[in-house]
Amino acid sequence: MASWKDQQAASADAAPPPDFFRKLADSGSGIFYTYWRSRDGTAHRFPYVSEQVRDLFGLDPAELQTDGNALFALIHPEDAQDLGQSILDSAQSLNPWQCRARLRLASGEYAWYEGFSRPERQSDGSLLWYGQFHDIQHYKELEQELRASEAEYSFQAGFQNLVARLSRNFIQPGPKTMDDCIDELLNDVGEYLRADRGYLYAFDDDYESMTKTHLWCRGGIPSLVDPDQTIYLDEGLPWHQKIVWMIRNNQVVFTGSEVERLTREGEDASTLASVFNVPLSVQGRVVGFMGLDFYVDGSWREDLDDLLIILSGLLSGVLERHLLEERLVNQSLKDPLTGLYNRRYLMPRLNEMIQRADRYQEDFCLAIIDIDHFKRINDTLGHMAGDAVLCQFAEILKRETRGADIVARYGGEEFVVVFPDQGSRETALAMGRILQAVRDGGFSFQGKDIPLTASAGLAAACEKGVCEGALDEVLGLADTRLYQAKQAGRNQFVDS
Ligand SMILES: Nc1nc2c(ncn2[C@@H]2O[C@H](COP(=O)(O)OP(=O)(O)OP(=O)(O)O)[C@@H](O)[C@H]2O)c(=O)[nH]1
Repeated sequence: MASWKDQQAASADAAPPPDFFRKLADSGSGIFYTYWRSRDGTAHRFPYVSEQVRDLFGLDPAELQTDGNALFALIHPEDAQDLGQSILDSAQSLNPWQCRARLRLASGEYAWYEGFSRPERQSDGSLLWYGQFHDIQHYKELEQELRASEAEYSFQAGFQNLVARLSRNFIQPGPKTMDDCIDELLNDVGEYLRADRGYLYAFDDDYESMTKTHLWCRGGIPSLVDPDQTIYLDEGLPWHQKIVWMIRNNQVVFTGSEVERLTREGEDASTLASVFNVPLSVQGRVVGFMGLDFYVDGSWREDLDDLLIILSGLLSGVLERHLLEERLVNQSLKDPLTGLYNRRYLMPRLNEMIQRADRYQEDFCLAIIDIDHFKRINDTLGHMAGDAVLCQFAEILKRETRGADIVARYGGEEFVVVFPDQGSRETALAMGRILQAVRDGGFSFQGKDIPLTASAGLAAACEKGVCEGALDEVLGLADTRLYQAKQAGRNQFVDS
């Protein structure tokens, strides 16, 4: 007689009871189904679908047996077309069907599902698919996280590359000027951070005004319109208040659309969504700021503040070095009393110009100007008065000459003005104006008026022909004429 144990084993090996597969299908996590579609595709239903559709989607399997629409109505609108197409493809090719789509759960939320089934053509031409679909939301979330972290990694790596490239640019600018490098920085940073506009403003020493020095705009975005490029910081305006706060705290300022609309010169406030202002400081003092404008709200990254601090550190360092270099150059090439160029700057420039005159026939004129009876001022009013007069005289020379002219202090009370691309006639006119300005100069020291005149000798580079030692000859000629002007009674100039 068979033992109880043998009986158990025998019953387990026996053929499964009739509802075995139904029970199996209804207890798994996936949803098993058969899907029928009429030959002409106008009718469809689920002859069998496991019980889970009731809890998961709030659908009655019995209803789906007569009409499949209720299940199709749960497909996310963005996925419906692809899913429909995949069924048609499978129907035509009789290849297995596979698709991913979002389905609306009974809770109202959507979750990702993946389905897989095999089609079978029926004798009447209709089709029957056997398959299952299951929840892949978890994998989708992992996939999204992975994609996001890959995107983040590539953004960070790109940002590091950008900073490295910009730093290299500033360290080895090649033929580019500092301004070119800053323009490039605004363009690259604006593009990278998807800003619409980037700009730099520099403050005056008293923080009363700020001047726009550089501007980049994405295509189609209008420029910032500041009359004369300079804005006076009137604390009444919301944007200005923010700038003042930035100066005081040396921190990034963010202005979003949630605050009162920016009142900014030339700006259509309704289009601007957010603005970041990043202070630039040299030796601990805020000297200006970099601004980034975004036209679409929230189109910036959450950590933009931190990224901008890195860029401001880069720019601040560059500006600091540039100012230091400029100061060193000024110290070695400029006269400390008057701020004019000194001989060390003037002579090589004149040599270059003589060579260009030789090669390209670019003529130029120069004048040596000497204050008349300057010694008397020192002797009667003291050396300090003499210094003050020299400074006021230098101001007149700068004011009465063009930006392209070179104004230098040649010696004690002797000055040289070089007029590039200018003939003798225009130079004589210019010198007439300068000497008149000296006469009208209103020189004074400690409230005492000091009447002043000056004499000058003019010479043109082409007068002596351009040969070896021509510069000495041109200067010698101007000096001789200066002497002649002095001899003729001073307060005049002598030219060719
Ligand atoms: N205060 C002051 N005086 C200077 C400076 N450099 C040169 N001098 C003086 O400038 C005076 C030049 O005098 P002179 O060369 O005799 O010529 P002048 O008195 O201008 O007479 P003329 O040129 O003949 O009209 C000298 O007394 C110098 O000491 C300076 O930097 N400051």
